This record gives sequence, C-alpha cells and structure tokens, in this order.
Amino acid sequence: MGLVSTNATYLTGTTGATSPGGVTRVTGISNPYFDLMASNKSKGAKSKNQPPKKKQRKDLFIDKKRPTKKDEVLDDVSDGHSEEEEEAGDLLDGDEQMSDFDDDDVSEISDEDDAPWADDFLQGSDDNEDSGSSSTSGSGSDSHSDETDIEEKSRALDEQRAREEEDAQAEMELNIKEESDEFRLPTKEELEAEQQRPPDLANLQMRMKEKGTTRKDYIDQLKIDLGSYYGYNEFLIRVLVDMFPVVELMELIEAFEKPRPTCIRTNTLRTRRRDLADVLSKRGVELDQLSKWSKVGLVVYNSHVPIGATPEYLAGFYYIQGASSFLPVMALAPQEKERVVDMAAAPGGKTTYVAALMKNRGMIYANEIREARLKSLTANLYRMGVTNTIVCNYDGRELPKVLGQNSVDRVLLDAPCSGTGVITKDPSVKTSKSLDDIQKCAHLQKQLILAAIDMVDANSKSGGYIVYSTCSIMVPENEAVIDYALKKRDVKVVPCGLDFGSPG
Ligand SMILES: C[S@@+](CC[C@H](N)C(=O)[O-])C[C@H]1O[C@@H](n2cnc3c(N)ncnc32)[C@H](O)[C@@H]1O
Repeated sequence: MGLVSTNATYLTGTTGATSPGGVTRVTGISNPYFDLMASNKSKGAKSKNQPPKKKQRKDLFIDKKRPTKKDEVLDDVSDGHSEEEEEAGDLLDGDEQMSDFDDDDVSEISDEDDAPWADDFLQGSDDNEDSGSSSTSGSGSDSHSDETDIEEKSRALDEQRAREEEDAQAEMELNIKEESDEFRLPTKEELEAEQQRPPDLANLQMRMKEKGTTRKDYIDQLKIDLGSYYGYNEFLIRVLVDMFPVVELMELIEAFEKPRPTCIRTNTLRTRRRDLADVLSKRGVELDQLSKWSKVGLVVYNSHVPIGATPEYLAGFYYIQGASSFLPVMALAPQEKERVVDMAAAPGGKTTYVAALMKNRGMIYANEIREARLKSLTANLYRMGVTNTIVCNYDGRELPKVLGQNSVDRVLLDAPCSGTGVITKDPSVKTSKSLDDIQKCAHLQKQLILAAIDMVDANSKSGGYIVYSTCSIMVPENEAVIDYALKKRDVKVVPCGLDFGSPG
C-alpha cells in the first residue's frame, strides 16, 4: 500500500515534530506548560530553527562540596520507538549512550607545619634551666639529680608530644583519604535497609548529584533515586529515563512539579478578546495576551475573583483551557459549512472552539462514550452559545457505521489516553500507570484512528483531514498509533500548520 495517494485522506497532528523525511508529524504532548515555554522561546523564531540550546543543569552531577573542573555531558538515551502494538514492550528497550564521567578533582589539603613553638618552648626551658643552674650559687648531688629529673621529664614530654603529633598526622591523612574516596553506589544490603525506612531526601539528592561510576550503574541508580524523590512508580520512571536525555528528563520532571499557568480562551461567538480583557481587568483579574500564536488566548497571572465563577464565565464569554489544548483545533482548522466530527468530545473544550471557528455554521457531531460526561458537554455547549452541534453517545469505533463511511470533511480525535503528559494536573499518574495501561490505551487509540479515517471523505473539496491528539507522552500512544494508521490505511502525514514552538 502506498503512503501517498492522490485520493489520500490527510492526517495531521497537534504539535509539530519533524520526521527524518522532513514531514511534520503527529505527536501528542498536550501539556500547556511546555507549550507556553515553547511559545515564549519561539518569539520571532520559526519551527524550522533549531531549538534553543537548553541550559545544562551543571549542579546536577557535581558535588558542590568539592571543586570540579568540568561540566558533565550526557548524551541522548534511546528514543524507544516502538512499531506495533504487539511490540509495545520495546518501549522499555533502547540503546543508551552517555559520555564517561570524569573523576572529581579533590582539592589538595596542605600538611600543617610542625609547631615550632613547642620545640622552642622545651629547648628554651632547658636553656633557661641551664642558665638558671649556672647562675644559681652552690652546686651538689641534689642539683645534679634535679637536673637529670628535669632532663628525663623533658625527654618524656618530647616523646609524648611526638606520639601525639604522629597520631594527629595519621588521623588527618585518614580524613583526607575518606573525603577523596570516589562516589560509591550503595550496596544491596544498604539499599534494602533504605527501602525499610522513610526516604532520606537529603541523601537521595546528594546521590543524584554524584558521578564517577559506570554508566549503567549510574542509570540504574538514577531510576531508583528519581522514582523515590519525585514519587514515580518503577515502570514510569524507567520509561521516562529511557526516552529522554538526562538533562531534558530533569527539566521535564521538574516542570511536572510546577503549577501550570491559568489560560482562558475567548469565545468569539460571544465577545472579542480585547473587550473580555477589559471587563475582567475591571474585576481585578490580572491578565495578558497568551502569545503571538493565539488571537483568542489570555493568560491569567492573578485574580481577586474566582475565574470560573465570574458573570462573564457564566455567560460563556470564555472557556478555561490550557494553552496546548488550543493546538489540535488550530491544526484541524475547520471551515464554515463543513461536516466535522469530534470523536471524544466531553467536556467540550475543543468542540466549543471548533464551533467558534466555524462561526456556528456547518455541522459538528460531538461524540462521547460516557453518558455521565454528556452533562458537562451539553452544559458547556449551551453556556458558550454553540448551536451547530449534535451530541452523540457512541463508542467512537462505531461511528463510521452510524454516520457513514466517507461522510464528513474533518475529524478531531482527541483520544482517551494515559495522561502522562499532564502530570502537573493529575499527579496520581506518577504511580497509577502501568505498561498494561499504556498498551490498552494504544490498542483503543489504533481502533479509533482507523474509524476516524474511515469516516473522512478523502475527496472532500475543503477538507479530508484528521487531527490525532493525546495528552500522553508515551511513544506507543502517539508515534506508534500514527505509524499503525499509515500502514493500515491510504493516508499520509501532512504539516499541521503550526509554525511556532520547537520540534518535538
Ligand atoms: C481527552 S478526553 C476528551 C477531551 C475533550 N476533547 C475536550 O477537549 O474537552 C477523552 C474522552 O474520550 C472519551 N472516550 C473514551 N473512550 C471512548 C470511545 N471508545 N469512544 C468515544 N469516546 C471515548 C472519554 O470518556 C473522554 O471523555
């Protein structure tokens, strides 16, 4: 089956990552934090540009206690691409390449000078005694034995002092040796004992910063320590460590620990962004335009009123939505008068944006499998004044049978996923996801994407596009799903037209 056909259904994605062939392809990161960072970085820069060199966390592997001459350089760890669902286990494999670690330099500690004052003191006392005895009138056996006594005491003192000095020197050398000992991984016993105790965060942090051991040992220990320190289960931390170069991994994990900025999307069916910003400012909301790439986004820095309960919110003037959630809809670029399907729609964040871009014209099928979630979907459609949408309650895999094959112009598949890209929003993902979960998600996503392709009319005059997006960063849920679709259907990947940010 050819990948490119004149009648091909076009497939595009949410955030642009350039494939080796130069075609922009689908990835699934829906983490507003990263997108915001990307957009800030990319002001005036096109996506073709190399991503700005990230600042290396020099402090990560350097023991601050000891001076060191060099920065560490850590090469990429494998990207863990996996081709087929059956091969999802490949996710965990991968070549690991990393430069050798150099030993830390140990600052030299100079030997202390001998204490000359002590000798002087003793010699001086002898001298003094001598001169004293010579000046003392009269001499005799008593004075002689006194002299011998003094000499003996003096010799004993000398010896004792020499012994003390020797001990002090030996102790100091031992200390120096102990301090200069290379970083050592904990033994199996020590690790087992550690498991029994609450984590010693200071110790873990110190160990994470250490270097000077073999690469494999280091990576193994890093997985254990990152997992303990940041609270990830073994599976997820293993996958993340295998997916990202260490410096990037640390940026990712630390970003997951920080709150995301609050963003709102102006509902252009009801108002204009400037008017909305004015009225919210008057209510004490500190905000600004989100970014150059969005005409409808606002970022909220601070607010004296609950942003989800203002009269403007209740009147549907805006939707509280992470910046990255704008992207799939911008990539879909639905046209007025088109027939569009939102296959997994609740609670309607993207459906309401699609409707706004279509100016409430054409027709949207907003589908959601979970009945309980239809309430929030319909409530949002109603609040935002959407009138061109039919709400459906099907398993998305059945939709081609319900709506018909080749029956619509565009499909948005914002797929159910593991949520591994939005850990900030839901930290329970750190511990709740397993390989089995990822495989199950990937299996469903593959079935859903085939259904999406089957619904789209490749001969649509204005459309013939599908956007596949997830809020997962797992390869089996993203790249592998697209690879699968490319093999199973006559489709091709096309640029998604979002020429900002940096390649994934
Ligand atoms: C990522 S959420 C969608 C978010 C929505 N697009 C938005 O922007 O507000 C995925 C949705 O897919 C629904 N879902 C799960 N399995 C499905 C299936 N087989 N068919 C259709 N929807 C499904 C989930 O209940 C969930 O509401």
